[in-house]
Amino acid sequence: MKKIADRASEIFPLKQAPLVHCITNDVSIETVANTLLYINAQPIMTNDVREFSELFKHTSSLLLNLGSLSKEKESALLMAAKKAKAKKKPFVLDIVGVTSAPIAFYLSQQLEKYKPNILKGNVSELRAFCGLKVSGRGVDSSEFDQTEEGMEELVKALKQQDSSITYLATGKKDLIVSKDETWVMENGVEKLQQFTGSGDLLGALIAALLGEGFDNLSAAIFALSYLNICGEHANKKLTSSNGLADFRHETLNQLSLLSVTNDNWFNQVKGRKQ
Ligand SMILES: Nc1ncnc2c1ncn2[C@@H]1O[C@H](COP(=O)(O)OP(=O)(O)OP(=O)(O)O)[C@@H](O)[C@H]1O
Ligand SMILES: Cc1ncsc1CCO
Ligand SMILES: [Mg+2]
Repeated sequence: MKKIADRASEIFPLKQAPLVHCITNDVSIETVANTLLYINAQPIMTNDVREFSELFKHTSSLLLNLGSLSKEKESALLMAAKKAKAKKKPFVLDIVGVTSAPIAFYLSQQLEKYKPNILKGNVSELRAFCGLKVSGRGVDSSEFDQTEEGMEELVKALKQQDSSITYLATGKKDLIVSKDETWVMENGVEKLQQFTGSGDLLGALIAALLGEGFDNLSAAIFALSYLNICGEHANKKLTSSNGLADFRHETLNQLSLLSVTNDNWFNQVKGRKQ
C-alpha cells in the first residue's frame, strides 16, 4: 500500500494529457468533458462513425456510456467497441440504464464481447447485468440492492463473468472484481448519488487513467478513490446555506484542487482487498 500511495501523489494532474474519445449520454456530456479537462486529459465527444478511422489514430482511450440511447448511438457504440478491440485501444463500458431498459441490457451483453478493460455501473445495474434480482429502477441504484448479503451475492456473480474484464459496481460501498483480486472500497458521501452524472464522470476518469498507461485495477482504484475523496472534501466545505448544486460544483472544483492541496490524498483511502 505504501508503494501505491507514493505513486498516487504524482498521478493528478495527468502528465501525458491523454486524448479520450467519449460516446456518452446527452444528460452529463458537458460534465464528462470538463472532468477530463480538470485533470489535464483531453476530451473529444464524437458519435459520428464517419470520423472514427481518423480519430482512432490519435486517441489514447475510449469511454462508451449507454445512457440516453438511440439507434444511431447504438451503431456508434458497436462500431467503436469493434475498432477498440481490433486496435487494442483501452476502453471503459458504462452500462447505464440496463436495470430497466431491455435494449440497453441486450447491447451491454453484445459490447462485453469486445472485452472492455473495465465494465462499470452502479450496484443495481451490475446486478441486472449478472441476472440477479434488482430493486433499482431507471439509472439510479437502490439501497435494497446494497445489503451485506446482496453485495456478497454480487461479488460471487461477478467472479463468474469474463475473467479478462475488471468489473466495478458503485454505491455506498464499491466493488472492484478482477481476475485475481476483489476490492471493497468505502470512500464517498451520499450526496454523490444526488447529482446526475457522478457515475458517468467516474467512467471518464478511469478511461483517462487507462489512456495514461495505468493497468485496469490501478485505474479503477485510483479514479474511484480520487472522485470519492473529492466528494468528501467538497462536503466538508458546505454550510447550512449550501444546496446540492453547490456540492456538485465544489466536487468538480476538487478534481483540479485535491491533488495540489493534498499530495497525500491517497492516505485517505478506505478500502480493502478481500
Ligand atoms: N451512498 C453513497 N455513499 C458514498 N459514496 C457514494 C454513495 N453512492 C454513490 N457513491 C459514489 O458516487 C459515485 C457515483 O456512484 P453512483 O452509484 O451514484 O453512480 P451512478 O448511479 O452510475 O451515477 P450516474 O448514473 O448519475 O452517473 C461513485 O464514486 C460512488 O462510490
Ligand atoms: C438521468 C439520465 N438518463 C439517461 S442517462 C442519465 C444520466 C445518468 O447516467
Ligand atoms: Mg451510471
